[in-house]
Amino acid sequence: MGDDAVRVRGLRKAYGEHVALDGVDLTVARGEVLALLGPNGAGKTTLVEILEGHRRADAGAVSVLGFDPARRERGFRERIGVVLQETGLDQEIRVREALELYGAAYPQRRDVDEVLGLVGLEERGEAKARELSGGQRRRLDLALGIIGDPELVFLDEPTTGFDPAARRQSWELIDGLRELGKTILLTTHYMDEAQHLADRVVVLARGTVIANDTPDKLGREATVVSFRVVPGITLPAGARVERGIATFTSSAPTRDLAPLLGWAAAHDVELEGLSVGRPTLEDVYLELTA
Ligand SMILES: Nc1ncnc2c1ncn2[C@@H]1O[C@H](COP(=O)(O)OP(=O)(O)OP(=O)(O)O)[C@@H](O)[C@H]1O
Repeated sequence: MGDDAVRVRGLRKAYGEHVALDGVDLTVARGEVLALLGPNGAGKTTLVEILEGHRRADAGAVSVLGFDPARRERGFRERIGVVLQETGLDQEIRVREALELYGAAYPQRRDVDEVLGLVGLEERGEAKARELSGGQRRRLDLALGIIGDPELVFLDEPTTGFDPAARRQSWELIDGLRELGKTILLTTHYMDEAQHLADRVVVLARGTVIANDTPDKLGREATVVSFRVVPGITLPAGARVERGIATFTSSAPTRDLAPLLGWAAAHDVELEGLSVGRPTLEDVYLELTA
């Protein structure tokens, strides 16, 4: 256990016949920011709800901050923060009041003004929840999730529905939480978000972990080659063609490019738009979950 905030082994959960989690192993070190990715229905919500203590696993070992979350002990609930996409907050409550109210449940709460500053709502303390813009509302949700000074914060799709500027602001906020030493487990559908925020990315598909690595290493194994297709060229096996652009991933790009370049030179053809580069996290993700 020691330095691990989360430790899960052999986790299984079925809804009737449907197996949602099929032997998941997961470790999150203290202070780590982990992004959980996966297509719709992969089991992300089920996994996170088990870690939060909102759902029971059928089998497997789960330890979160040294607790079994299923027991929902007070000492456990006081040390985690959950930021959901929607909180059922009273629309008439004022921002400061909401933070005082939520904070009262925690022995170690942070100072309300400090938290307002942290989420950039220092000017909105006296506003009612219903008077906030969508982005401000999400910042209030984040503030409510951290008012109890939790060690581990769960963030559910923290920037879904945000405009680009609001997303950047949220990223800064989350970076701020990292600097406070918090362990963060976030679910997201945005690859650039995982790339920007996470120390490590875990990809879940059909209830199992299919990748678990740093964002950089996930893309390091392969090279992506693409160019505009010309008549007569023989594409390597596995190449995809979309709107006239051929793309393939290669673990031996020199070997795979040689025949293409040789052919192009012999026929005096320029391969338009030729690019050879590292795959984006999105390329890797699409390939993994295909
Ligand atoms: N309460 C439930 N009863 C029955 N089936 C469920 C229940 N909750 C989830 N499922 C099923 O379990 C699977 C995993 O669902 P889960 O919500 O954990 O996936 P997810 O990765 O969070 O998906 P999304 O990205 O769409 O939120 C899905 O096939 C879903 O239909």
